Amino acid sequence: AVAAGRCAARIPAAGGGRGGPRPAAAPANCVLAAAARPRGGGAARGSVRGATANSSAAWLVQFYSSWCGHCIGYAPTWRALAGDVRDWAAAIRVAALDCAEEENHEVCRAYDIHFYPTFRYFKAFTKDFTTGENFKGPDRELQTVRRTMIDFLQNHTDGDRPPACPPLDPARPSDVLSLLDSRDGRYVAVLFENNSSYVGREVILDLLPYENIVVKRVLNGDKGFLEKFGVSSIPSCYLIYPNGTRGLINVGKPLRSFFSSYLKSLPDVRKKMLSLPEKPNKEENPEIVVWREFDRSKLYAADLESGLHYVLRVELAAHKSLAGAELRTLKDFVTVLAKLLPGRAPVRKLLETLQEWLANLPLDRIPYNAVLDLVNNKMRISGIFLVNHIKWVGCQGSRPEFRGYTCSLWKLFHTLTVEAGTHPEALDGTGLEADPQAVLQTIRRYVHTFFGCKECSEHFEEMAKESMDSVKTADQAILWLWKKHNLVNSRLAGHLSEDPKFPKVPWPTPDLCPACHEEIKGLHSWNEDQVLLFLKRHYGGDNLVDTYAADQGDTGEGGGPPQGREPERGLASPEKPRGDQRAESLRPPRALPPGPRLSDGSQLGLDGRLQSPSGAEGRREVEAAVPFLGMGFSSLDMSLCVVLYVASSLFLMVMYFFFRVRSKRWKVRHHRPSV
Ligand SMILES: Cc1cc2nc3c(=O)[nH]c(=O)nc-3n(C[C@H](O)[C@H](O)[C@H](O)COP(=O)(O)OP(=O)(O)OC[C@H]3O[C@@H](n4cnc5c(N)ncnc54)[C@H](O)[C@@H]3O)c2cc1C
Repeated sequence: AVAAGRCAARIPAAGGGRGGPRPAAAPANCVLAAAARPRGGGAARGSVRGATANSSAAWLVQFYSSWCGHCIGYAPTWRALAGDVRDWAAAIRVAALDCAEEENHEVCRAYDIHFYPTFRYFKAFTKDFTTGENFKGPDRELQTVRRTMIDFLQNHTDGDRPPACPPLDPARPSDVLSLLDSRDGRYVAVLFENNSSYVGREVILDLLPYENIVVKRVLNGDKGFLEKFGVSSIPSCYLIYPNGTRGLINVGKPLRSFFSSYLKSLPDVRKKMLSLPEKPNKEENPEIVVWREFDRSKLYAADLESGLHYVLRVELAAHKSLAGAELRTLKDFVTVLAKLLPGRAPVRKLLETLQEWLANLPLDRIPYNAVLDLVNNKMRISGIFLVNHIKWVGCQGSRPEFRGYTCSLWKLFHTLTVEAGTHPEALDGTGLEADPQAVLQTIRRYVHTFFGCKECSEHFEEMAKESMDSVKTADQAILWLWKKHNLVNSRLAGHLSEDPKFPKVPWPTPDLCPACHEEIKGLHSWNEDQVLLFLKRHYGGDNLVDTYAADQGDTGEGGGPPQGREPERGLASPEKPRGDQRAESLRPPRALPPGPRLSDGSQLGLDGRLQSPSGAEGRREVEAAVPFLGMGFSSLDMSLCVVLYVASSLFLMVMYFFFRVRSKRWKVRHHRPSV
């Protein structure tokens, strides 16, 4: 972090989140303390809002993700930009927010961030909530971004322009001539340049925090005017000293940095004291990363579940509502997951419930909150559960910005293709059973539609277009994904996002699968039959271990161990292979005991609301229906029922005794012998 007073800021995370991807790749270089350090996801939104709302400076915010290789690759450029424009802070500031941090999920959702990195501009003095203006430049090179920052500043109206930002438009020749005679004790620098040049504006902004100097720019339209100042080439800088002497300055090269540094080093030109936010105490957000020992030859349920959590609660949740192709993609992806993903029974039951619900949805648009309610098990259906935080094991990186989500996504995808190859009957009745490409095509559509790394999805789509059609069997699908993953590995070898502890090499490495590797005439070649066998073993349910997953689910909404969860599953010993458990929990889903259905009432409550009206009104009703899902009985409700039950029993007993005593007295009174 860089000292306060610089203009780049990392929007603070809300509270000290643990376990999620961490922002060590934070491309920005200082922490903004102006925004209160919030607690809870909602407050994180407050931090972006708090920073940008009614701010006297404009903002450029990069919403990035610490698992996104392109963001990691871009981090040095962003850091350089932050340093390069730090003197512009009073007019425009740069900041970054890591959407992979759990505590920022909600804010990124509120700001409608679907892909990383996303750049948004926020004008100064914005009052109402705004998601900002997108910057989708043709390139994101430092110079391009710097220039768009200037364009953005010039887009302000006079009324909302940052007060510290001097006029960036060119001065009129008459105004410049009048400057020649002014004596206000300051230097006046006049930059002559052409219409398309940004040098003048950059120098004006560079000198923003300096006192005793004013910088103006003027265009080279009138030749006679230029001659008056002796300007023979542009850009040139004419300097009027406080004592009235003046002339063109001689800098080594007519570049922004030369002009700026010359002017900053003039006698009596000093930096003003800027009251920018204090640097917060590092102790406030300690990042404790605990390394979990793991075996590279195993597949960890914790990785698959954490990846699934991210898919369902973060990546998909970036879409407020889903319709058309997006909704179809979600339905097919959930179907494939529900039918094929091995793992702990509560997770599979959750997926089955979700799949069933989505399959029966009559609407062509749904608010994603409805899906979230089910994923979070707001209805308290017994036996369904998905961990609501991230815990990487086989996908841990040696530094927090490495690996994580994308690693788990690959593992999920490979597991799905392998399971489709080894349990083809699992897809029976879904409409996907007859097509050997079905799982691959579903993965392709997920990546294309929802994967937050846009560049990754474009590369993947290119590979799919090129050869996915050649896949004719389920085994070929397994091998297709393996080959393409290796292509990605070789493309990324040596990239900034490569974890040195997990180098990108052709996989499986000889130590994992010696039989997969051969040499033909001295050249390495793959034995694809062996590779296929290896993949089926490696990504098969028998290789899935619960280590580190066993303690998941002890916190949060819908996170408590579900009532129907088998105790032996939760207590699985470390590294215990799932072979025997699979016999029960990993058998093809069709053979499972009927999954927990939404109780008829709640099914009706949900579907009934989603069925009836259509169009905007229908959607409104659906939105309104969402809280209904949260009306499951909580433990408080249950306690109240018990208290009422006991109270009414007591009341009945009291009434009973009261009338008994009365009737006895009555009998005694009427049978008393008269004297
Ligand atoms: C669909 C997709 C496309 C991507 N495209 C890009 C991109 O264009 N640019 C970019 O920067 N990043 C991209 N990524 C991310 C990148 O591939 C890695 O996921 C990331 O760099 C983390 O790497 P990792 O070391 O965890 O290993 P990963 O490549 O994520 O692999 C995860 C695990 O899978 C196993 N594995 C490795 N290779 C194979 C294989 N060939 N077959 C089966 N299993 C294997 C290993 O156990 C490995 O640890 C993409 C990710 C996905 C899911």
